[in-house]
Amino acid sequence: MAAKKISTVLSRSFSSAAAPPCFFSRVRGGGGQSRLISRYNTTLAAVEDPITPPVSVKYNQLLINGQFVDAASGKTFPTLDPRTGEVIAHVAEGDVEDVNRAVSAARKAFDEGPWPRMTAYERSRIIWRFADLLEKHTDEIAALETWDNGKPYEQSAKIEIPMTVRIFRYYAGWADKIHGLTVPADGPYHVQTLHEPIGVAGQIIPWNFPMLMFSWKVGPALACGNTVVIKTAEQTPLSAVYAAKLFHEAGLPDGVLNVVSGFGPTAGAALASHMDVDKLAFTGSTDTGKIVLELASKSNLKPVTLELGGKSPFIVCEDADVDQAVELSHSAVFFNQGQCCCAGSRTFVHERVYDEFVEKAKARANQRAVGDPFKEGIEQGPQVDSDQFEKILRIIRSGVESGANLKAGGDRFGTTGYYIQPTVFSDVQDDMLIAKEEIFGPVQSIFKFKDLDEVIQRSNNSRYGLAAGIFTHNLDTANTLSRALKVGTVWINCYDVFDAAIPFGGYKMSGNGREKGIYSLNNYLQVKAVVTSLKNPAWL
Ligand SMILES: NC(=O)c1ccc[n+]([C@@H]2O[C@H](COP(=O)([O-])OP(=O)(O)OC[C@H]3O[C@@H](n4cnc5c(N)ncnc54)[C@H](O)[C@@H]3O)[C@@H](O)[C@H]2O)c1
Repeated sequence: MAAKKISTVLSRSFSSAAAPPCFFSRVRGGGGQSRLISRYNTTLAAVEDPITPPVSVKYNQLLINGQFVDAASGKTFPTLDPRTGEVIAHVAEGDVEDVNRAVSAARKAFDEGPWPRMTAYERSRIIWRFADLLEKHTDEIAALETWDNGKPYEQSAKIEIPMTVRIFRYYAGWADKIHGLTVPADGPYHVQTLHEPIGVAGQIIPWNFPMLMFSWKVGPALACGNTVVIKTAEQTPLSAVYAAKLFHEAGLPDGVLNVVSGFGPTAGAALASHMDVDKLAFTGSTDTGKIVLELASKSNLKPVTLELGGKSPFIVCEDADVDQAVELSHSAVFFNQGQCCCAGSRTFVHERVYDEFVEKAKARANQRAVGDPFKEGIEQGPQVDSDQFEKILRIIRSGVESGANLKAGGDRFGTTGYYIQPTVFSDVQDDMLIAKEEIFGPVQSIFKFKDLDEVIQRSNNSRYGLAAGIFTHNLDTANTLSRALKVGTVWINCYDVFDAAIPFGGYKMSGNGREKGIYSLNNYLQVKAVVTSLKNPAWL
């Protein structure tokens, strides 16, 4: 298939300096929606003529003990371009033996190597130098991310890579501020707590935000003095290995960070069940979360943090400015092709504004700029792979069959690759599959509600509890809802605010533990109590 040069399409380069600090830090002003619509309404770009990505694949091997190596089996697997389904590159396919090699390198680097023995300030400086290098290489990494995943290049380059840099700088700042306490105890004892690294951290990440997930996992683990083996998602192996190479250029000792690409049931399961992995952190589906938890408990009882699925409510109250609510709820569900664990995928709208909201949500979805993610101004690229594409179309069909009102979209977009039309259903009932299943796609489901007690009960009626959005200017309503909702994050008049300092994680089957912020340090530290007997102490 003929590919256009990106330079003919991208009229300006995207500098990380211009990046906003979060996905969506505040509600757009009243004119925001019409500005966006007029900017994008020439699009629905052709997707049959893909743009050549402005990058080539340099690294396609495993990174173990500071060296690029092939898989022990010699096997590779193809990573595919979601715009076309064509092969981008063949990547080393790590499995049990490679995980064993990587864990033993990480073990040695922890037990004998310099990393936990360096001063915390030295560790901090290496992480900081890496963040500088990452920032310098924003364009290449953003292009790899878009090529492998399908997300808009502007989103990769202006939001996600800058956020990744920010996460590493945040944890570089923590490295030399981690310390225990002096604890008063009954009796003649000096009691202190030591906050020690756990050891070898095993980490398994998904494909929806490959670099951000890399930063949420690797940043706190290294800041605390642990060593790491990270398994990337088989759909998106390219960016993490590039970043890990930069980490070594920044001075990271060999064996401290090992990257294994490969599949879940082989490489992922080997990591989760490894006897020499001291801690496991996982992000992905709830079903796989259950598997890795079981593997961890059946092996060495390693502690596990889980960041899993969601079906998050976005609640539009009766006092809402409808234009603003439409815009924010649209971005809450459609951002990243809808492939967000915290997507606001259940839009609850008060009956007083419901009809107007539905018509405007439909219009906004019809205006969404879908097309080649390397094209400027594109809001939505293809879904990550054929499995996700087929699954989403299947769930959309079930929505139609179960009697929800299809207001927009409902089918694939174009004839090539894994693009899906922005889809909106109204009149959705709580017992429909589209209301319960995590769709992980560009599908908005709109529900009508009458009063707060009802919307609280319906919002909480889910096995998930990851996040919620509330749209109101009534302080009492916001306070009532934010305390009643059983979720790990509540965004009030904003959505998807992912500052490095804000903890993120789920209630119920959305997981356990928190990532980002100070809370993530606890995942990677052991607390040791040291009790020393005192002879003739001057005071107790
Ligand atoms: N919470 C999130 O951020 C998130 C991210 C991606 C996918 N999902 C959800 O998961 C669904 C399926 O996506 P998926 O198949 O890529 O997710 P997944 O849970 O299968 O994959 C996530 C990671 O787990 C690994 N994995 C898979 N099986 C494993 C096993 N048996 N042992 C150890 N590791 C294993 C994968 O290789 C990948 O690295 C999506 O439709 C979506 O609902 C959620």
